[in-house]
Amino acid sequence: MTTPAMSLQHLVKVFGNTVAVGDLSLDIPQGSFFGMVGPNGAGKTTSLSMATGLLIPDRGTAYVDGIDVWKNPSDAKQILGVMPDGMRVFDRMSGPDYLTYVGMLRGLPKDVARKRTAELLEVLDLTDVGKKIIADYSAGMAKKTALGAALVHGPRVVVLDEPFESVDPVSAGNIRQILQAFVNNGGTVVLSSHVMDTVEKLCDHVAVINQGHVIAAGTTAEVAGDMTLDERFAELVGGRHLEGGLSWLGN
Ligand SMILES: Nc1ncnc2c1ncn2[C@@H]1O[C@H](COP(=O)(O)OP(=O)(O)OP(=O)(O)O)[C@@H](O)[C@H]1O
Repeated sequence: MTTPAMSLQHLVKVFGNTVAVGDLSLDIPQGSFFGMVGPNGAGKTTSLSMATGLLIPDRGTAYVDGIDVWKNPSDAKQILGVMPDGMRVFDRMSGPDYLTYVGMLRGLPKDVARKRTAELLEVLDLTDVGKKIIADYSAGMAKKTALGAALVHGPRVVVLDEPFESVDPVSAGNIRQILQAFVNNGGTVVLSSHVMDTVEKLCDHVAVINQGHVIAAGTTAEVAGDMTLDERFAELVGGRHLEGGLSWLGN
């Protein structure tokens, strides 16, 4: 059997009294376009943070291409491109400087990092940002910059937390195309999203997370079965509460 692009084994994270992730195991096949879906607070961000070296697990292990993320973080980070939820650092830099800087941090020569930055800004429709610092970008511009930073060093596995949130439809289309091309070239994409329609159209594999556990995983067709993914998701996690409620709304 080929080594999974990413393997999460018995991950656990507890915050105070909250078990954010409880014994979560998941294999993500090489070359897959993998969607992680789950209701708010299900543990997606916490799992992906532990999987990518951003948050220390209380227990369990994460492997990327067979490399232990926590034992060999620098090797794992060469393979991984990560777009975390929210822009956490370096927002006093301009987007172009930031992308070049991240490329160099990941070992690219300056001229290569600059060339890739220019190409990424072009496809992400960010060529006219000038010297404006990232802190002054719109949410969508910052998200696209973060995506560029995840891709600039040419990773084999890209992990994206909510890549389409706050992004305009044209940019979302560009991002989808970039990610699809990446997968067509043999890369693996792991993304979390609340937009079931997007996940169903884009992802060939999906995992449904609820209360810190994987409750269904497989190909998107297997998980959805004879329903739409949205219907299957509602069946698995419940949570449609409107019947008879909020009758005052709009009256
Ligand atoms: N730093 C933290 N401190 C305390 N509790 C946290 C922290 N991070 C996450 N949690 C809790 O862990 C649980 C899982 O949160 P997480 O952000 O992983 O969920 P999620 O599936 O990504 O949710 P969403 O879809 O709303 O982004 C939630 O109950 C959340 O309140």
